[in-house]
Amino acid sequence: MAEYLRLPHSLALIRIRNPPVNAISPAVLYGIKEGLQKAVSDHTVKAIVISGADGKFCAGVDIHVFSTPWSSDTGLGDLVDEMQRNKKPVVAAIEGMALGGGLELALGSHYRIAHVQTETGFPEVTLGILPGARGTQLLPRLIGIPAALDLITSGRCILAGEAFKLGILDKVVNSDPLEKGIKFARTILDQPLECRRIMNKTVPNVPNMDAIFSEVFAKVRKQYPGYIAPETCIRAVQASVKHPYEVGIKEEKELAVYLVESGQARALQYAFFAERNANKWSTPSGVSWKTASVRPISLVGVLGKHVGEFLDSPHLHMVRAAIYLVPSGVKFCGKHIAVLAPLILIQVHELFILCVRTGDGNFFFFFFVVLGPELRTYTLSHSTSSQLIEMENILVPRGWGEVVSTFLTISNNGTMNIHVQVLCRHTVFSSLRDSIYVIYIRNFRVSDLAGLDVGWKGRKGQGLTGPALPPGTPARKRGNIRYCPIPDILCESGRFGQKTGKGWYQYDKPLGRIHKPDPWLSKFLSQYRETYHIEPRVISQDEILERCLYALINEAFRILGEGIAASPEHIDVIYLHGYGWPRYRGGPMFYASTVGLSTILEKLQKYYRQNPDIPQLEPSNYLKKLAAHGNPPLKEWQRLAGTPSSKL
Ligand SMILES: CC/C=C\C=C\CC(=O)SCCNC(=O)CCNC(=O)[C@H](O)C(C)(C)COP(=O)(O)OP(=O)(O)OC[C@H]1O[C@@H](n2cnc3c(N)ncnc32)[C@H](O)[C@@H]1OP(=O)(O)O
Repeated sequence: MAEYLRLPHSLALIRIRNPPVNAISPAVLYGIKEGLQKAVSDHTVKAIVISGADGKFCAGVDIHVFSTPWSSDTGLGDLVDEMQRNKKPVVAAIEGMALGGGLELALGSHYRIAHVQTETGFPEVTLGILPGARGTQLLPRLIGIPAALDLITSGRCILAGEAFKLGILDKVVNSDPLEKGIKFARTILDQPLECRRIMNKTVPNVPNMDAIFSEVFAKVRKQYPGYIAPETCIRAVQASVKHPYEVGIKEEKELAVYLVESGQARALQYAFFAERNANKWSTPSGVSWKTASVRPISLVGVLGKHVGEFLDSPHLHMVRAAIYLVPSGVKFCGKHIAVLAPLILIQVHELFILCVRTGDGNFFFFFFVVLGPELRTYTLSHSTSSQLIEMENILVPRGWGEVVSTFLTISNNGTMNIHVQVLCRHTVFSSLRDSIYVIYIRNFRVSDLAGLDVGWKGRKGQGLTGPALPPGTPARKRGNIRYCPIPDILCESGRFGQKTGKGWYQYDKPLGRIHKPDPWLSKFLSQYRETYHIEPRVISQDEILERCLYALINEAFRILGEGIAASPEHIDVIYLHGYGWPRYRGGPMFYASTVGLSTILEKLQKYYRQNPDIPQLEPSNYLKKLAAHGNPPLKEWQRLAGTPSSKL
């Protein structure tokens, strides 16, 4: 899937063709190699131009192949070297994108000419891998260590202008880069190539090299805790400084194989496709983003503590200018609501509820809009392209709580006692081995921020607490079901969360943001245990993990089984984007597939036997059906367990 064309003026063209993004599959790699050989053996060819069909140079190695044995040795690195060593000049004519392996192909070329709108970069780190086809050895030689480290560890993609300034590109053009590349190739037929071979260059020296590496290690550990790829990328770049090229590429390969085979790479690549899958939602009646029409926003309402400041800020203008795509046929005040997955709450600054009314009178509610450093990324963009809202959109049915809050309420109800234990054992918590726990702790922060009285009001309304509760109801039971009255007691003590300066945590002042564990809570819990004759026990980390997570996963299976969520990927995307589920673990559904469905089923059965009054621990029928098939791949779940009638 790479075409070879003999052009006039002693030129040959190799054109990559693999829609939609000209990704490098084994067939593409073979095609480029074959084209190169033809050009080399044809003595009438004096220079070679390489480009991509349909306005896209190449989006890198086909991510699908990372789950196949081919990924450990794609041969792309050898091809890149072969291109560099080629005696005939190779000119890369780049349009659209040159990403990952695509950029490596460009670096293997002797000259790089790109259209001004081209995006280049090494996004591998976001997929849990590294630019393993010479990228970590060539880029530092070309642009120096600091800039190479920045691009490789961040995965940031840059426009041609910036790439030119950094020295990645030789020329940026406004018109057809293939035409320009061909024209240019005719001018360099007899030029010496030695100085154009990046592999022959030494990495530009800087006096404080060790300090640069130490700083970047510290930066990525802080910025991406738990992720193995960023640090491994740095090690690979370090090899370009420590070793000659031939040794450096061997180290790069070893590190690349280590990452490709890691569970984190599998999870991150799963997340890549899950997001694209979730974006393709459609209702049984055929409504989807494809049927979307543009409707102008007529009104924006913002609820939140510092709305005054917000209204004065230039961002409001941005919101006003936004135009939102609404799939025609979706009734936002009727059967459906579009839930824009609540946003990552890692560094919570403020929560706002943003309500937008479109010209035809429909409303959208943005569950939480987090303002602060994330503002630019997560609020409305005034672009008029189809990428109007930089968020993940998941369609869920309208009802009492959408998927996210249903999950949390249910999984919290089932495990509230255990969560509270975790909260009180902060020192233990911080040493826990898996950052998945963090999402549970974050729940307490989020509840404090949103106000504990909100849930309290809801429970009073449902007659679970307050004046409507029948006299004589045991404090820790509602019917046959275990009830945790702790959140109610907190509210009865005036602890409504951040706004009152006290909730699950204590804060520096009412409305203050600095939180710390409150000894009051530990004391209260000892009294609580005494009052209800609860024998204190040490809960193992495994039990904490299993009871917290498996209850949540169980609920996810129930939601799938009832047709409330369209697919396991939809659920995972909500968790990745809404609750800061560590991306390198793929989401609760993916995590379940890695643990094994029968293991989860067995554990739930065990905990349910021990706690028959916690219905959330009772394995869902959907999980049971699937576990009967062993541990089928996630892609097969819906086929095997049967597709329930959709509630969407
Ligand atoms: C041992 C290791 C050796 C070598 C290592 C090499 C590493 C690599 O090259 S890894 C790949 C690096 N490349 C990337 O990470 C690029 C990923 N893709 C993107 O960032 C975007 O898709 C995009 C190319 C910028 C295009 O974005 P957009 O226009 O918004 O469209 P999308 O919906 O995202 O994508 C369209 C369509 O293309 C599929 N796709 C994109 N990239 C790849 C890819 N590299 N491999 C396979 N498929 C790819 C994407 O899934 C979409 O298809 P769907 O069918 O809709 O899923």
